[in-house]
Amino acid sequence: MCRTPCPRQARRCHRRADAGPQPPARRRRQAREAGCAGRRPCSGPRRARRLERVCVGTSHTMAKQGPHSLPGGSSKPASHGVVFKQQRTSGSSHNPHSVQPGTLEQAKGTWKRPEEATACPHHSPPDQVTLTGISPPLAQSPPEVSNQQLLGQGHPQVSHGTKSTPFADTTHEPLASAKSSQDAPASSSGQLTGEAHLEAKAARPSTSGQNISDVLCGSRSVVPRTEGRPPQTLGASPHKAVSSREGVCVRDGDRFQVKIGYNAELIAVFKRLPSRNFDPDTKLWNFSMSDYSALMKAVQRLRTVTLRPLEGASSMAQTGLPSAPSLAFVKGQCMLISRARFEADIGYSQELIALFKQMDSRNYDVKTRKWNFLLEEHNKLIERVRCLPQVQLNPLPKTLTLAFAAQLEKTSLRPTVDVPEADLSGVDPKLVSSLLPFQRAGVNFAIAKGGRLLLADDMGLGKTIQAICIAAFYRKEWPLLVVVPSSVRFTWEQAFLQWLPSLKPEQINVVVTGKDRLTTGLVNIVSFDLLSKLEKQLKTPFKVVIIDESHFLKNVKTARCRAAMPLLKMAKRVILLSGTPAMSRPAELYTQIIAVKPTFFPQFHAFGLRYCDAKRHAWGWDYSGSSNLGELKLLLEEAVMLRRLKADVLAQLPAKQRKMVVVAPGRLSAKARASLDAAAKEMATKDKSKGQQREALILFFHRTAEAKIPCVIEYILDLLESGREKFLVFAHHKVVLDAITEELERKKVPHIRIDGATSSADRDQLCQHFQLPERHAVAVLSITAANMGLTFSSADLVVFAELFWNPGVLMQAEDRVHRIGQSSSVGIHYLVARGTADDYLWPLIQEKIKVLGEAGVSEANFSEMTEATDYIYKDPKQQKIYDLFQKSFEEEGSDKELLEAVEAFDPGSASGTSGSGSQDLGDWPDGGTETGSPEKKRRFEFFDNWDSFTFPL
Ligand SMILES: Nc1ncnc2c1ncn2[C@@H]1O[C@H](COP(=O)(O)OP(=O)(O)OP(=O)(O)O)[C@@H](O)[C@H]1O
Repeated sequence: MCRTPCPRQARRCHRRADAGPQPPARRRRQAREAGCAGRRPCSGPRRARRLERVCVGTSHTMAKQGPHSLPGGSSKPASHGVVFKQQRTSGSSHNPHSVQPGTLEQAKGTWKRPEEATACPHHSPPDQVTLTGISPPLAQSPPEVSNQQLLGQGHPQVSHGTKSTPFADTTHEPLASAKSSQDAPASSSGQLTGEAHLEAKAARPSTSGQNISDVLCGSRSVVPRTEGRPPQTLGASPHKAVSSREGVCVRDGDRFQVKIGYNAELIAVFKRLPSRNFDPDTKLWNFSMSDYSALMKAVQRLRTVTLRPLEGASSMAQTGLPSAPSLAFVKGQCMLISRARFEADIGYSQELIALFKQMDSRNYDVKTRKWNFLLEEHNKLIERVRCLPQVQLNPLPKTLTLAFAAQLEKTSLRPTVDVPEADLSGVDPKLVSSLLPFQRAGVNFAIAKGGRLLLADDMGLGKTIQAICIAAFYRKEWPLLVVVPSSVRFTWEQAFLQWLPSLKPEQINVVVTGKDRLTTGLVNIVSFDLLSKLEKQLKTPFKVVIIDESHFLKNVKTARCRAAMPLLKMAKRVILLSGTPAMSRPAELYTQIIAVKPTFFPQFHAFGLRYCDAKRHAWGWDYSGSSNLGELKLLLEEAVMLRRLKADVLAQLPAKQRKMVVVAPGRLSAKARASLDAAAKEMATKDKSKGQQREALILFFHRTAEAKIPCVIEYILDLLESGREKFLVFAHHKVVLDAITEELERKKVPHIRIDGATSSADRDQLCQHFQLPERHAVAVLSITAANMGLTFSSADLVVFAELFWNPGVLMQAEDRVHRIGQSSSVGIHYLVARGTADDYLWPLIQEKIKVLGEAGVSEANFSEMTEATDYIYKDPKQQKIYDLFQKSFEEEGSDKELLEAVEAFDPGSASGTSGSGSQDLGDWPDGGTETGSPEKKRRFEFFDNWDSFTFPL
C-alpha cells in the first residue's frame, strides 16, 4: 500500500470530477457526442452500443469526405472513430456490468501492472472509463501475420462473416494490402509513408467498389435507430459489429504503445507506420511519437476499431503532436552500485526529486548526476514512486533482491560479515597445510556458499588444489565427477594422487574411450566430449561435480553444454573453474551462472536485456553487447563467483610454478605405439655397441616426438580456448615445431617461430615484435636454438612440448620469460607422455635439478610435481633403458654428440646446425610472423574491462 498521500493526484482527480470549464475543443467534442446521444439511448445492450459507436465514427467520415475522396487531414474533427474519454464516460456509466475483469487496467492505458494499481488507492487514473467490448487477453498479432490469419481463417472474429457480404469485403480490403505493406520498405524509402499513405489507404475503394465508410454508413445501409433498437447494417450481419475493438494509446518513454486486442485492419495500419515495433514480450505494438498523428487519423477511418488517445493529448487531432509538458513521463530503473547502495537511473521529474529528498539515505552523485540510496530503502522508495502517475521507476530485478536480501532487510549499516573459517579437519592434512592463504580463503568462500561456486581465479593460481579441497570437504557425498578438457585428464589424476594421499590410485577412474564406464571410481574424470557420449549411463546423479575450464560450457547449444547442464542442475555441489569465464561478452557467463544458481535469471532474455545490452533487429535479438557490468560484477561476487587476480596475490606466489602435464596416452596412435615399442625393444637389446645403443636411444627420442604431436597440439589449442593468448612453446624436433606452426597457421593464431635457421637479426626483430603489449601471440621456439639471449617477459607461461635431457638448458629456456621485466609469477608446463622416452627423461631431469637445487644453482625443484608418480622401474627392461639414458646423457661431451645424432636424424632441429636453412626460412609467413585475426583481437576485452572495475562506492 502506498503510504504517501498523493495530494497532487487527488487534486487532479477532483478537478476532473468537477468537469469544470472545458476547453473549446473538448466542448465541441461533447456537443458532437450529445448530438449522437440524442439519436440513441445511452443504455441498452452492450452490442448495440458498440454498433452505435462504429456508426458514429464512420458517419462522420462519410459525411465529411464522401465515398471516394481523400481525407482532409488535420483539419478533421477529432472524434472520427476515436472514442475519447468523455464520450465513453457518458456512454458506459449506465452499465455496471460492462467492466471485464483484468481488462480495465489495460483499457485505461496506464503502464502500471495490476498489483501496482492496488498499491496506490489515491491515484485514480484520469478520466477513468468503463469500457465495453474489450476482448480479454490483449492477444495482439505478432509482427508477421500469416496470410491465412490475415484473411480471417482461424480468427473467430473474422471468419464468422460470410464472404459475400460487403462487411466481409471491407474486412479483406486492408488485410490484402497488409501483405504488400510487409514487402514495402518503411518510410525511409519515401514511398507512401506515414500519414499520407495511411489516409490514402483508408480512402481506397474496397473490392465492392465502395469506401469502407460508404459500405457501413452510406445512407442506404444504415437504418436510423429509433425506439432504442440497435441500428441495422443492411447487407451485413449485426454480428460483424461485435468484432469492433477498443483500445488505448499509452505513453512509453519517448514512444507510445497501443493496447488493443487483435484486429487485422489495425495490424495492416500498424505495418505502414515507419516507426513500428512489435514487442514480443508484451505482445504490443509501439511507435515513435512522430507516427502518432498518422495512426490516429488512420484509425478514425477503421470501422472496427476505436482507440483512446494518449492521456493529456485530447487536442491531438487538431494540433498534431502532443505538447511535451502535458505528456511529461519519465521512466527508468534501479541499478545496484555497491553491496549496500543502489541508484535511480531515471530522467528528471520534479515530483520524483521531491520524493528522493524524503529518503533518509539519499545521496546525490554530482559526477553521474544520479541519486542513490541504501538498499534497505529500496522497497520503500519503489512503493512511493508508484504513486507518481507520470513516473515509472523499475525496481531491482528479483534475482538481485534475493541475492542481496540481507542488505535489503537490515535496519542499520553493519560491516560486511567475514566468510567463516571452514572446518577442514576431514580433509587430508597434506592438502590443507599446502594451501596458500588466498587459496584457503577460496575454500572457505566455497563452503560458505554450500559448495556451489564459480572459482574464476586468474590462470595459474592453483584452482586445482582449491577444487580438490572443496570436493574433499564433501567427500561423504562422493562419488565425484570431474569434467575437464581431454588434454588434462591425466594431470587431474596426478593432482588427486598428489594432494589426497588417502585416495588409492584404483579409486580414480579416468574415462579414456566412449566404451568406458563413467561411474566405476570414487573419483571419475571425463572429458567434455566423452561426457556427452556417456551421460546416458547415469542412473543416479553425481552429488559433487567439478567442471574445469567451465567457459567450455558458454554456448548452450553445444553437445558438451547440453550434456553437462542437467547433471549440474541435479548435483548438490557444483565447483566451476575458469580463469576466463567470459572472454568477450557477458552472455558467455549465463550458462555458468545458472549452473551455480539455477534460480537466477531463469529466462536468458531478462539477463540479456539487463547485462547484454540486448538489441532487437529485423532478424531477432542481439545479445552480443554488454551493459550494467558493474552491477553484474556485484551480483556475481555476492552469490556466484570468486575471482582473484595474480597481481592481488603475487606476494603469496612463488616466482615460478612448474607443472607436469600428463598428456593422454590414449592419443597415441597404434602406429606410433608400435614404433615406440620397437624403439624401446631395440634399446633394451643386449650386446649392442655404444654407437648402436645411442642410435637406438635417438630413435626412441624421435619416435616420442612424433607420437606426442597430437597431444601437444590438443594442449595448445585448449590453452588458446581457455584464453591464454601469449605464451611460449618450446620443442626440440623440427617435426614437432613444424606441426605446431602449421596448426597455428591453420587456426589463424598469430605466432612467431625461432629455430636453428633463424638469423640473429630476425631473432631480435621477432622478439621485439612479440614483446609489444598489444600483441597476443604464441612463440614457437626451438629448445636448443632459442634458450639463450632472448627476452619474452611479456608472456608469463612457458610450455615444454618436449623434454630435453639437460635441465640446465630447460631452465635457461624457462628464463626467457622469468627475467627482469617480469612482474608476474611464471607458469611452466612440462608435457609428459606416458609410455614414451618421457618416462625416462622426466625422472632424469628431476634428479639433475635436485642436485642443482642442493648446490643452490636452481631456485626451485620439480619433486613436488611428481611425488605421486611411479617412476621406480620394477621392470628390468625399463631399468636398463633408464640406465642407458642416464649414461648417455651424463658422459662427458654427451650433449654435443647427442645433438649431432639428433640433427642427423631430424635435420634443422639443433641450434646453428646446417639443417635445411632455406627450407626453414620458407616456413615463415610473409611479413615476419603474424597472421592477423580480427576476431581474436577482441578476445580479452570483456575481462580487461571487468578487471579494471573499482567499486563505485
Ligand atoms: N598451494 C600450492 N602448493 C604447491 N603447488 C601449488 C599450490 N597451488 C598451486 N600449485 C601449483 O601451481 C601450478 C598451477 O596450479 P593450477 O594448475 O591448479 O592453476 P590453475 O589456476 O588451474 O591454472 P589454469 O587456469 O592455467 O589451469 C600447479 O603446478 C600446482 O600444482
